[in-house]
Amino acid sequence: MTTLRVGVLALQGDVREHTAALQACGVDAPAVRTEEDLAGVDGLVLPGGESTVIDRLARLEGLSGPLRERIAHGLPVYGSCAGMILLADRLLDGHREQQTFGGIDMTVRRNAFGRQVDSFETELRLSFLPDGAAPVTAVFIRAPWVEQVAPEVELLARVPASSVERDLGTREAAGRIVAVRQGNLLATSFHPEITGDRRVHEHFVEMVRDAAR
Ligand SMILES: NC(=O)CC[C@H](N)C(=O)O
Repeated sequence: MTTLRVGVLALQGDVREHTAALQACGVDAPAVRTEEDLAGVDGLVLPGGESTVIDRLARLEGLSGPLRERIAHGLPVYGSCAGMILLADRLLDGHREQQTFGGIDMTVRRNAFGRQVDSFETELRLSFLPDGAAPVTAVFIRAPWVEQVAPEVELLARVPASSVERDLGTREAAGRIVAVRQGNLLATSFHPEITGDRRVHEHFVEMVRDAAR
């Protein structure tokens, strides 16, 4: 059996953390910077960072078009935070000329939690984890939230109201959607790559494995 190749888009952002998380899941995790790199992977992670910068560099490198095409042909992609923004078909509070790769039929609000707090963490239940599994510690850093989704989009997690009172001090964030899946595309507002909990990456690697069968 050949080892799966799950690349990390390595233009800007926390590439190293995602690479380490993927390697811990037992896959090859090559850096993807060019169209040629992209052609060699079975799946791709879009890291957290700054979505405006990643968008601009991807367009400069001529990667945006080929990436959109592979997404349309079913490439499994996981985006965390800035990566979630890049997977959104529609963006609110984007920078003037900002574009996304798209693929998930959703509207994402950039820096949505930013008015209340720049970053926070909370315990989240993710619907793909087995019943009774421990919650995931979700770290949000100038994070987006999902404001609207098409019926095809599966909701995987919302911000629990209890954590809002405790950690955020505002009710505006309660119930906000922060993890979704549509087909082979997975997105989270938070950063599982920095907690040492591999369950989100393991789930994505399983998605890549299923798609490669
Ligand atoms: N931690 C992050 O990835 C932050 C995302 C950032 N606010 C953006 O707009 O891209």
